[in-house]
Amino acid sequence: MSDTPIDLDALRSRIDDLDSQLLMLMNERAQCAQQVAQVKTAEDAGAVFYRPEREAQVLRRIMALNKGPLDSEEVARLFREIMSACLALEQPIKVAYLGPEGTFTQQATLKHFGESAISLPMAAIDEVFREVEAGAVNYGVVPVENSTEGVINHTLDSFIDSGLRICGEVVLRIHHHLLVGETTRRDKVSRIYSHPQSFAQCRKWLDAHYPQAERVPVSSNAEAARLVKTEWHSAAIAGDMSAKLYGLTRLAEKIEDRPDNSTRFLIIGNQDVPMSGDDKTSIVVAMRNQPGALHDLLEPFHRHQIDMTRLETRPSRSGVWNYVFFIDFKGHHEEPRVAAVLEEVRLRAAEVKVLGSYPVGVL
Ligand SMILES: C=C(O[C@@H]1C=C(C(=O)O)C=C[C@H]1O)C(=O)O
Repeated sequence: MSDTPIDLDALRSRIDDLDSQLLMLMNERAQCAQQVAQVKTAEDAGAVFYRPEREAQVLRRIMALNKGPLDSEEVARLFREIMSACLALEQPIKVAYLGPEGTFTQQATLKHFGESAISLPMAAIDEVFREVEAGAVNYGVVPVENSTEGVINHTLDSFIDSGLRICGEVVLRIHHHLLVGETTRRDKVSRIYSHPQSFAQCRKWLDAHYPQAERVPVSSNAEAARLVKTEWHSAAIAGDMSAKLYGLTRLAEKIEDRPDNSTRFLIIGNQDVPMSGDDKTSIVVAMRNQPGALHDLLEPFHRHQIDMTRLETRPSRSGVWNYVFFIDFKGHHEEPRVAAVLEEVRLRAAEVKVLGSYPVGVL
């Protein structure tokens, strides 16, 4: 500890100075982004201003530069909002997500696009796909897999018939709370509402703490929170956004069985995203039903030492082929090594569709 007394006024005046500089710099940055938009429009009248690969690079660079005391994730979150505001100056981005309001998918949408994006809740996963296909919105956000409960089949199946591309991914830590309203009798909770996925993620906790309570599955966590508001003997399992939206409080917090419980969401759009330097590719492959088909499909990945991050099998809906495989792997389809693997897979498969190459989720 230094002997010199801390001069509060001096510190505050220093903070005021720094804020003035930050303000000036942020506006200077916004002007640069506006100029970038002008260049893009001059090159192509229908240009897309939002560039997922560039945004990922900006955030990764800032995180690598950061020396603290602010946490790197926190710094990235602040820069995420600055970029979101800069982009909105030109053209606020419109994003459809699996609603209703207050769901984890909305939280993922805000985490990925920032608060300046216009986000629109949709009632079902197909509707998110349809809105993007129709051009009513620029992008869509849908959940694709949970670390505890596995894949969301509906999302995978939607890709089979859709021409949309995957433009990004976002991973969200999922914390569930047991929420109650102002009128709830906390010692008399006999019914619990939630989405089936959330019940599954909190099964052990519920068995231990509320073995007698009736578990009522509903269409979303937000819907569960809404129902609880008017029932004195009910509680909901949902996240912070739903709690805030319906003014509920936590009777128990972080009740998910696995502390690392997280959900991965995909950003869907019409864009072919260039390389960011740390990318993933998703493909869907139909194989003929013959012995060794899966081995034939995987062998080129192994030989070219491509890091496969996910493999899912779904029954084919066309009836012509028995299986389709969804494969995620590290790398971008423009990288020679990846292009070589894709070429080999095309020779062995009945059909291959590249769903997209996109930056590995930064935040
Ligand atoms: C400024 C650009 O356009 C948009 C805004 C960005 C930003 O504010 O840094 C980054 C990527 C784009 O979404 C750009 O492409 O560089």
